[in-house]
Amino acid sequence: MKLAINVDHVATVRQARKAKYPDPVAAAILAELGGAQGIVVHLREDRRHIQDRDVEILRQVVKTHLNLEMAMTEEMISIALRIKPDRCTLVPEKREELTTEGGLDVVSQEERVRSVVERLHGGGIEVSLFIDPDIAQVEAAHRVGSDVVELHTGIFAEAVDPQDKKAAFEALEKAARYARSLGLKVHAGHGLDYSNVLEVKKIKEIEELSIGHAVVARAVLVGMEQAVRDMIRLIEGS
Ligand SMILES: CC(=O)[C@@H](O)[C@H](O)COP(=O)(O)O
Ligand SMILES: NCC(=O)COP(=O)(O)O
Repeated sequence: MKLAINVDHVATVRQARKAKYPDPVAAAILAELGGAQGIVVHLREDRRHIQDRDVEILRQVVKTHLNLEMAMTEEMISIALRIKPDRCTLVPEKREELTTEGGLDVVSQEERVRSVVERLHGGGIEVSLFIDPDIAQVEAAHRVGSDVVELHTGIFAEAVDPQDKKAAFEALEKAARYARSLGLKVHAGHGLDYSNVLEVKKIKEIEELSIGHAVVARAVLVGMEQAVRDMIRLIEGS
């Protein structure tokens, strides 16, 4: 199972002060050095974290593969066709949400999704659809010609009640198996952390996980000691 790292929230820290650091590009390079097999960014319409400049530079420096998550807007399609990430993941987007709240509803807008998939394919870009683990959505993703489905693990990750957790896990398993049987590549992500990933990794059909927030949050802490030592060295040095 491959791991792709989403560096959105490195940019969240930068944008909190509209500063130049920390740079998600530097984080992506370090993530690759740490073994990440892909880099993910979500260029949101409101540009709350990742900026256009980040995607442009990432395109040049990422050595593994660059996955651009985006809404199906004309603006985003033209950015994708110009920058040409290795993969575009189409996601639903709401301005007021804290993070993505659910999968893309492919069933209700099949024609539109098909046309966006075709345009991105025309630019030589692999396409992934971020969908709920739902059989009807998997079928629709297959019908519109997607290469990959990324199964939304958020419901599973957030479930507290053991019965809900079990049901959410079974839905992921079933959707993953079905998608694989249709010839789709199966990825998964959202809300995965250092604990719940141990369950998700049991689903053998999943080829790649996208994890962001938990890894960036941990990096802030495990990297803190070194950051303070570096500052002390500067203060104490002559
Ligand atoms: C599609 C998905 O599950 C996430 O990558 C999400 O799009 C991340 O968005 P934020 O980083 O803004 O929470
Ligand atoms: N597509 C999921 C992703 O890129 C990362 O989601 P999260 O780990 O930040 O919740």
